[in-house]
Amino acid sequence: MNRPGRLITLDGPGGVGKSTTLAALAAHLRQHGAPVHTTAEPSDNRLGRFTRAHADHIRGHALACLVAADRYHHIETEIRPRLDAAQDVLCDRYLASTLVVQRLDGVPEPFLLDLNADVLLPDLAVLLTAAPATIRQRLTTRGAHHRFEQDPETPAREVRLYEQAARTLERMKVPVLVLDTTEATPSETAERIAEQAPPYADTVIDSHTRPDDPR
Ligand SMILES: Nc1ncnc2c1ncn2[C@@H]1O[C@H](COP(=O)(O)OP(=O)(O)O)[C@@H](O)[C@H]1O
Ligand SMILES: Cc1cn([C@H]2C[C@H](O)[C@@H](COP(=O)(O)OP(=O)(O)O)O2)c(=O)[nH]c1=O
Repeated sequence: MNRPGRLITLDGPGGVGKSTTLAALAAHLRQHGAPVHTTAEPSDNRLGRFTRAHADHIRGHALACLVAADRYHHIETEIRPRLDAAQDVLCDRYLASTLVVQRLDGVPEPFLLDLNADVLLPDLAVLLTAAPATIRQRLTTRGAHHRFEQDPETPAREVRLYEQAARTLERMKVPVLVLDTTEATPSETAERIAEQAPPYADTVIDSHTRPDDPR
């Protein structure tokens, strides 16, 4: 199915700068005339708000299922309608976050891929990274929002897991852009993303394609 809008997702370790960069990217694209809708996961509906509110004590497979259920509902009720209305959708956290955050909770990747097998794949999956010390510094300045941001060892583990997630997404034929933000301002990062974004979504990505899946 062709669709006119582009789904651009931003993922990366907690505190790396996703929300800040997404705001800069939305401003940049709007300045250049693109209709933009910004959103986030967990989404801003009842299921998403429940998931966000309880993610500190619902863990592992149960949290993975909640996040995936919210994602399917988010796609159906918000993302796909906006894409169909020719808007670019910028989403703060999406599939790559699942491939990292749920693994921090000990959930195996094959389970996560099965659970997310039918989600809409992004036209561009941006993975923001930075030196772990820089991420820790940004987190300290901003303050931790949830349990995954409280352990000082987590940024280094997340950086490594996002490198693995990049390879998984590439095997799924998702265009991936990894950007190191250690030395870049949010607006410089936003400009790089805008340069790399596909002109419009003119290719069909088979959302059933799985890494190493011979289908
Ligand atoms: N180069 C940078 N890019 C993005 N954010 C940065 C940068 N330098 C510092 N920050 C700061 O890092 C903090 C965390 O950013 P935030 O967007 O909340 O992260 P996330 O959404 O990834 O958790 C914010 O205080 C932000 O202003
Ligand atoms: C998108 C996503 C979020 N989450 C969880 C992690 C966090 O507990 C919560 C939201 O994280 P986050 O976006 O970092 O929160 P904030 O907007 O306050 O900075 O959702 C997952 O566990 N898996 C996912 O795939």
